[in-house]
Amino acid sequence: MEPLPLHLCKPYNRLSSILNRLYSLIHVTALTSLIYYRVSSLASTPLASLPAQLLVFASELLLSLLWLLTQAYMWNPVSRTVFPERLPENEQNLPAIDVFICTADPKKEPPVEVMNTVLSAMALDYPSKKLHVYLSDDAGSALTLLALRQACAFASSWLPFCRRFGIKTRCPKRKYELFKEHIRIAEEDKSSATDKINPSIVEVIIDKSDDEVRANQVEMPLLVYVSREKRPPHPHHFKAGALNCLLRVSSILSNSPYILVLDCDMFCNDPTSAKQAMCFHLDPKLSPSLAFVQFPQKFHNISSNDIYDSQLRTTFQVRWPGVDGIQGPMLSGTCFYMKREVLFGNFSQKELHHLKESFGPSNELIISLQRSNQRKTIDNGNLSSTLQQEAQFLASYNYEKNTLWGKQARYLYKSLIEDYFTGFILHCKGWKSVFCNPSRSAFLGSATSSLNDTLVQGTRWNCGLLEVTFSKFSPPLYGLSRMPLLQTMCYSYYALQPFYSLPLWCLASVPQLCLINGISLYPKVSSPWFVIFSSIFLCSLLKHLVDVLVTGGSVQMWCNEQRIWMIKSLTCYTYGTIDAILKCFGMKQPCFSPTNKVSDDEQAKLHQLGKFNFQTPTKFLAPLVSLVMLSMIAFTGGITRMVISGGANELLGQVILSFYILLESYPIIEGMAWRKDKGQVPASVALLSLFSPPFSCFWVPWLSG
Ligand SMILES: O=c1ccn([C@@H]2O[C@H](COP(=O)(O)OP(=O)(O)O[C@H]3O[C@H](CO)[C@@H](O)[C@H](O)[C@H]3O)[C@@H](O)[C@H]2O)c(=O)[nH]1
Ligand SMILES: [Mn+2]
Repeated sequence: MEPLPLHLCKPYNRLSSILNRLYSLIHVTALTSLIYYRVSSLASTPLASLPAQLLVFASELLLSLLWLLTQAYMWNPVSRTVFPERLPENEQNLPAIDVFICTADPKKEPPVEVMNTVLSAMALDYPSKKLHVYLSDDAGSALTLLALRQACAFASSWLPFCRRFGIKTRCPKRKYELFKEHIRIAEEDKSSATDKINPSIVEVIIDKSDDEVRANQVEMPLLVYVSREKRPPHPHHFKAGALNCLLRVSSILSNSPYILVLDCDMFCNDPTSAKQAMCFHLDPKLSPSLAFVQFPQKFHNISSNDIYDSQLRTTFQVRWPGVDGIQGPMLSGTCFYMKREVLFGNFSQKELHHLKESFGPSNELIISLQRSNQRKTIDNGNLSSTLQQEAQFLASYNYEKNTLWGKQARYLYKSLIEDYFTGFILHCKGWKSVFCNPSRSAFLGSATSSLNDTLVQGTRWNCGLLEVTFSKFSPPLYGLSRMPLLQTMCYSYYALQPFYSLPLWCLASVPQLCLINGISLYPKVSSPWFVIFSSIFLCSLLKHLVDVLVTGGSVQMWCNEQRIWMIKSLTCYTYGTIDAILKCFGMKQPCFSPTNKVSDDEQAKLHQLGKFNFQTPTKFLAPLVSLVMLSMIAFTGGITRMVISGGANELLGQVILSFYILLESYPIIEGMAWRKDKGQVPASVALLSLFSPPFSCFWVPWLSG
């Protein structure tokens, strides 16, 4: 008899699939007729309004293309169930796992939170002998190292406690408070300045404090602190560099066949995630082609009115289940169980000299490639001096020189979003991934809770996306011959996402400037074409609303998502694009400044209240404020024109568009006009905006008569 399956995969609700496809069909037809209208009316367009017409048409084409690409996500969404209880009864038969946790800045990433993640990983429901936790500290901070030692001491009483009581997330209160207090005191003592030059440090952490517990032989996962050597201006490649360093160091210490990667703020909220992931990795049919099991990123600090869409609903609730029905979800940076072999290749036959080209000069590392995975015997926390030296060598700043690390293999460096790029190349090589989204969140992280953090992060992501798009691995071209068409479409959507900035800038200024000057850009209300245009607009809104409601969202969430999409397109998609172009020409250095994981009281309060916090640089605010003011003027001007000279038939489309922008911009208007707290829009920005490009278009002809 066949053994019972470890997991099941079933398509989403049939009916909704059919309705989705039907909708796509109708929408495509409408878009085609829009294009037909635009092309056929270009010939009769007066010369004066031709540039405006062309700009608007180009925007419509780009929006249509992006819409078309998103349809791939709707084609065949699936959901999966796992049965961890069917895994081998003897837990010692489970494969070993290395957990990689990265931290980079003790100021933005408080050590208490990082230790929370470390502890939660050590407490995974998995045999201790098979679990190895590595913390990479890019700041090389003495404080983090100290905190890790404290965490280890705490773990020796915490782990047995968890096991005994089957605890999921709670803590033994008194000891935990004590542990936090210790770290807090240390925080005050030690300056957390991140030194520029870091030596390489590899330290196996063991608990030397509690003899009593050690006498009781508490079994603990291996815990290792790694701080790689950094020598600015030598590039260290940020998180991807840190992960590659952990790959090397871990391969000579534990060399587990599976790796869980976690951001320092992503704690394990369900200790069973490792076993859930093994339901896929140990399935004999799926396993040979499976690269990684991706869990969604979920967050513990989402406020009831999620104004910045920090939960990334569309990504994790719509797109990942969608692409899971094709070749698998994209690598999402954290919360995934990866097979080591996928990154290292299967080299048992190859020549030593070839391996050194790829992996660098370490013999220990090369030997580990052929050895089945065994934890090195570590005598009371002390590595043998040769092993210690080798580990430090592997973490040295120029180890990767003249090797394939980061260039063609392992975590790739070309892009600031190593996850998207690395995952894309894996999918191109034919590997599969699966999306595991259990009802209890397996991991919880901290989401951005201010406009500034959201936009800074968005700028980095979009710059990273375009770094891939502009490279020879550009998804639309490189992917096409290497993966299914639908999968290519999914990757291409992200590759082109930053270009939303172009149509949004255009549609937020050109129709408004034309409206002020009485130039019509849309069909007359009396024309049947008006129905086509307005139904495309309304149906897009309605479809989005339905999608939000179906995934358990609210009307408010729908508004929030619309608004933040516009805000992001006008700011971080735009700046991400500019950054990527500058980098392309070598005019800008890559910079991955970690997202803030702390928020002050005022920020937390605004976030809780669902109020925008406009404390963000002028470069982000000015475009928003000036475009809102432009729409205000255009709307009033348009209404006046319609009333006085009866231009309603020609201008109604543009009036509606301006009105819609104003409606979505209510929080910005409020921030400019009558808010009196720290998060308001500074008056200086509003003033400055009057002289920004969209306004110059308006003032200059007026001033010059
Ligand atoms: O030089 C660096 C910079 C960052 N990090 C770590 O990388 C992780 C992610 O950084 P974060 O500031 O939290 O960025 P986010 O934008 O929130 O991260 C998302 O985007 C990244 C790609 O830009 C992915 O790597 C992450 O997994 C994904 O959660 C954190 O643990 C950092 O400590 C490093 O280890 N070294
Ligand atoms: Mn993060």
